[in-house]
Amino acid sequence: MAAPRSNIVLIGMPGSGKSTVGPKLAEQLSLKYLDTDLLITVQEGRELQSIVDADGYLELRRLEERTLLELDCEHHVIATGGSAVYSDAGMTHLRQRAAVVFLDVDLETLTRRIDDEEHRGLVRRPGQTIAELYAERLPLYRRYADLRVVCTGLGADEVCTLIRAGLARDGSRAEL
Ligand SMILES: Nc1ncnc2c1ncn2[C@@H]1O[C@H](COP(=O)(O)OP(=O)(O)O)[C@@H](O)[C@H]1O
Ligand SMILES: O=C(O)C1=C[C@@H](OP(=O)(O)O)[C@@H](O)[C@H](O)C1
Ligand SMILES: [Mg+2]
Repeated sequence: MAAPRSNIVLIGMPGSGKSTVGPKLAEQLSLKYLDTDLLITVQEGRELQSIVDADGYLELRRLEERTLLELDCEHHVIATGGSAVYSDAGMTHLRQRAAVVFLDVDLETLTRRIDDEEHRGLVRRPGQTIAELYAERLPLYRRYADLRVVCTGLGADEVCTLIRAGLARDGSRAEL
């Protein structure tokens, strides 16, 4: 029998607010919360930027995919890293267990929020800009999302409200 989709997974660009909205949403819905970036840093015993610096961005992508595939929780809000959508296997695994919500934030806001791009362990080819990452990833976020929430100009509480309303409209979320 298929696992019940009792989780909510947040996807989106770095700076879109996944790790900010996630804990609030979990509290509001009485769900537990986890952040896959944190799982990776705990398992690896090093920061994401250190992984990229020492072993390259493809290694972080591989570790992220492994972390996604190992997730087998229920009744959680799960904030992923912005690069999670590079793993088709990982996203397929998540979609069997979760409603996937894309936090859609415009490039100008993202650029303003990402004020430490050299230190946050971004998964990108050398020299790739945030604008190029955004263009490359937008189709992937859209592909894997059950729900897209346009967050530009909204505070985290307003984003939570839109997510809850969007999921409530979707009958497949009745398990929550
Ligand atoms: N809705 C929001 N409005 C304003 N600032 C936000 C909002 N969501 C997140 N932020 C800020 O943007 C930055 C990145 O947020 P974060 O939750 O870490 O994003 P992500 O996990 O998607 O990379 C943080 O400084 C956070 O405080
Ligand atoms: O988008 C990316 O390339 C990444 C985003 C980060 O997470 P956030 O999206 O939470 O910032 C983290 O997973 C890693 O540094 C790679
Ligand atoms: Mg985050």
